Amino acid sequence: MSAQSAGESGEVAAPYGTGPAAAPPAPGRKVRIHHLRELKERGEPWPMLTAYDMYTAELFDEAGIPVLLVGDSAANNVFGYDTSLPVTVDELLPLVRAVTRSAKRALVVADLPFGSYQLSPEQALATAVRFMKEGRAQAVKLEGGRRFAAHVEALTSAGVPVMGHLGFTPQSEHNLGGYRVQARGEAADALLADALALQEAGAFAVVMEMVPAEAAKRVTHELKIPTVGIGAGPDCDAQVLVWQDMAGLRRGKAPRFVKRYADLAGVLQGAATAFAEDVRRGEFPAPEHAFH
Ligand SMILES: Nc1nc(=O)c2c([nH]1)NC[C@@H]1CN(c3ccc(C(=O)N[C@@H](CCC(=O)O)C(=O)O)cc3)CN21
Ligand SMILES: CC(C)C(=O)C(=O)O
Ligand SMILES: [Mg+2]
Repeated sequence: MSAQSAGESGEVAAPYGTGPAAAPPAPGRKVRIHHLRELKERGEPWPMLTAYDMYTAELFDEAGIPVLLVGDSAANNVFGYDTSLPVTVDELLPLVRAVTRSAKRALVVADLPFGSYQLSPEQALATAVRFMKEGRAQAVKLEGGRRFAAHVEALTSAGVPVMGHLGFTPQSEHNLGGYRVQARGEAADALLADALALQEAGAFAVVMEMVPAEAAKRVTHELKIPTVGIGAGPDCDAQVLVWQDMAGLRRGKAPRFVKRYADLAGVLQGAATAFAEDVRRGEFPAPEHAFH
C-alpha cells in the first residue's frame, strides 16, 4: 500500500518502511532504514558488523558495511567480562558516541544492555532516548519477542527505530540453559509468532541468533522487514558477526557460525613482539625516530 492510499483510506501509516520503495543510498550518504527494506525487496543480502571504537567504525564504514552495531557484546569483547550481563548503559554510551562520530555512511544501532529496558516500556524509552540524544545512535536493539511488543511500540511511536533480537538471546542465557540453538522443531512456530509481533509493533529489522536455517528461512519469507542472521543459515536478508570473531582477534574456540577473515591476533602479537625485541636490542628508536 502506498503512503498516499493509506492517507486516503484514513488508516494510520506504520511509522517506518511502508512508503514507496526508495533508491539505495548514494555513495557518501547516510544509510536509512528504508534502504534496508529496499535491499530485502531486491533480494540483495547485506552485511552488518559490531564496532566499538573510532578505527573500526571508520574502516568498516569505508568497506561498505551499511549497518554497525555497538553490541552489548562489548561486555566480553572490550571490557573483559565473561558474559554480556554486567555491562551498563554508562559503559556503552561512550562507545556509541565514538562509533557515531566516526561512521559517515553506516547506520549505527545501539544495543540496549541487560536491565536497561526490561522493567517497562517507559524504562525502555528512557534508555533509548539516552542512546539517541547522548550517543547519537540512529536506532536501538533489544532482545525478546511478544512479551516486549509493548516496549517496541513505545519506542517506535516516540520516533526510535528498533531492531529486535530472537532465538538465542545472550541476556537470557541463564533462562535458556547456556549457549544453545533455539527454535528447534515445534518451537519454530513460536519464533515466527515472536517475529510477526515485533514487526507489528513497528520493528524495522529482526536479528535471529542460533536458530535452524529452515526456521530462519521461513521467518524471512513471512516478514516484510529484514532478518539479520547470526548462526541462522544463508536465507536471512542480512548477516552479522562480532568483528573480533570475523577478523580473528579473539582467540580460543569460536562458535560454529563464525568465519575468520583474518588473523589479527597473530598480526598484533607479531608486531608487539618485534617492538619488544627492537627495544631490548637497542634498535629502536633509530636516528630517524629521534629529534636533535
Ligand atoms: N565474540 C563474541 N561473539 C559472539 O558471537 C557473541 C559474543 N561475543 N558475545 C555475546 C554473544 C554470545 N554469543 C555466543 C557465545 C558462544 C556461543 C557458543 O559457544 N556456541 C557453540 C555451542 C553451540 C551449541 O552447543 O549448540 C557453537 O559451537 O556454536 C554462541 C554464541 C554470541 N555473541
Ligand atoms: C551478536 C549481535 C547480534 C549482538 O547482539 C551483540 O554483538 O551484542
Ligand atoms: Mg547484543
